[in-house]
Amino acid sequence: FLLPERYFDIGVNKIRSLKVGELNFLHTTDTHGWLGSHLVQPDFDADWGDFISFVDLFKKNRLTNKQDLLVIDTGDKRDGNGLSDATSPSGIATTALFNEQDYDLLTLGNHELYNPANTEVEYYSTAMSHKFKNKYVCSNVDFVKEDGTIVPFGNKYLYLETPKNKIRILTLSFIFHFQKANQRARVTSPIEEIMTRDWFKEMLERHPENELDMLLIFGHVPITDHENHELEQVHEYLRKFYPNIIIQYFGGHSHIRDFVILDDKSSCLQSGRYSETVGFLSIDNVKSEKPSFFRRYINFSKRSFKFHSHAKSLDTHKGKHVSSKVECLRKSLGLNKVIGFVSKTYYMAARQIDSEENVYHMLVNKVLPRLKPDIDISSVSRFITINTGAVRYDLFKGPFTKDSEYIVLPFPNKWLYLEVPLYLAMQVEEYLNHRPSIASLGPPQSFALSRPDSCPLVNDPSLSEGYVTRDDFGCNGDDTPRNSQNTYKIPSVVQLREILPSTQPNDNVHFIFYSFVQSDIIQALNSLLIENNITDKAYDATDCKAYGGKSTQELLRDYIHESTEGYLT
Ligand SMILES: Nc1ccn([C@@H]2O[C@H](COP(=O)(O)O)[C@@H](O)[C@H]2O)c(=O)n1
Ligand SMILES: [Zn+2]
Ligand SMILES: [Zn+2]
Repeated sequence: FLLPERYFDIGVNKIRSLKVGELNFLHTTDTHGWLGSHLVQPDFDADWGDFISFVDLFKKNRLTNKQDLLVIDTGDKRDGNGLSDATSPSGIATTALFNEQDYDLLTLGNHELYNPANTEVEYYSTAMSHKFKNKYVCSNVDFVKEDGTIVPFGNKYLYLETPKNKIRILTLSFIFHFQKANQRARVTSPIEEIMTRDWFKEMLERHPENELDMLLIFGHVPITDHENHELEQVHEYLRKFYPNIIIQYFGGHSHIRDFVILDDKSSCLQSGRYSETVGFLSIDNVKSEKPSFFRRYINFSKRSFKFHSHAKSLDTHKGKHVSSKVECLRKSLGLNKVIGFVSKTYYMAARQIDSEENVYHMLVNKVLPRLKPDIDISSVSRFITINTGAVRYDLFKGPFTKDSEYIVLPFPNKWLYLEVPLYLAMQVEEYLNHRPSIASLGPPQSFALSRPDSCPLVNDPSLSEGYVTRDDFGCNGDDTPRNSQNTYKIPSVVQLREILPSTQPNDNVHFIFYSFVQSDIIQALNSLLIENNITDKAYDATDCKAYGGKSTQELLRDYIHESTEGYLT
């Protein structure tokens, strides 16, 4: 008699337990400013103070004197929550709170590199800080100082020995080949960095394989990426120099829970997003020919934290102190201020794109029509195109607060427009969504195509609904079992079309888009010109003009406020 997989090792608490090993890791990634918990999602109700308590209690209650633990983060610490984004520069207050966690290893993500102010904060307040300067690793990014001097963004690599088992570890850290970094940072592709730079050759000489027990590669790179394969390239190259020892990876950026086995002595863990997950990995028999790996995705909830740390209460002195600081910050930024009420939940992926409960459907039909530019548009047809990645979270039923604005639409993207003939404008949406689909336009999870072999359907009235993770070890990785939820493919862009009846195919229309996607729009238009046999015309950045008008974040605020005005008084 075979029990369904979902029941294996679930105790009465309906939480799957952890197998603590010789070497253990707790991993966060893509926290995006979510230090104050998910107020309307009980599955993720722990805040940053609770997480700090959890790690301290885990060390105290779960580890013997033969078990080591390393705590790791892999970047993207702003853009997605009011706590980080309602300050100027963004992340200035959350950086100090985030850094209260005693990480052993940490690095940056692309959201630390979009603008100069964020990059300076990351470099001076974290990479160079007293607490982390010997724990911050970033192998393929350099920092450009105010006087133009170029220096490594933290350590290119680090060697460490675990305190209890004296495991000799060499660590490197990479961000994917990010090409939109501001002028204060230089990013090289991971494989180019290690194949061409002298520091890597010196490192190989200083740390030969026979003097190491394992390599630890952590960074802001998706561990599953069917398009760019950056991590696989790095792995193939590293194995040339380190063929016999463990190479363990921790990834990020694509916002999913994921675990990949690369070979007998190499696995990769990725731990979700938005303080929904703490990834756990343990390795036994580290120094042997047959190491074993165990992974678990811990819900960022008080219930899971208490369960796995074997603690009755999460109230450590430091944890409580950080929780109260987070709460003070929330109050001082006015994030609880109610702007309106949302009558039903609008989903990104759990409803079809044309559903009345789909957030993109609502934005295209109710919010984008409200865009009023600084120019006169009374007699011109227009197309407004937004990249679906600009939306970061489902919009939940209930009070709509200042915080909700940042949670759903955090980016202050400006509107640009091009004048293009109607017949060409009509082809862009289809082009961007299908030929070829551009991962950076869609939400982060588009990097990892969903696995074709999905998990068995779960329908248990006592469980809440949510995403069930499938990875290389199967469907039992989530510590908290969930009921299956449908997920639908999200296109790269969605579009509002306002075409006046008098507009002819060759008449110019206003083609409006975010500054963030300018290069993708130009590339699409120029490819379409060639497909349409027009060879004497090409668009470039000088053709793009400022459209003006409110951001989508402001337009959504106005829409929700106006549609619920009566309820607020
Ligand atoms: N100004 C911006 C910046 C980013 N995006 C979207 O976010 C994606 C990257 O997010 P990660 O958390 O995965 O790093 C990017 O690919 C865009 O889809 C945006 O829309 N506007
Ligand atoms: Zn991210
Ligand atoms: Zn990222």
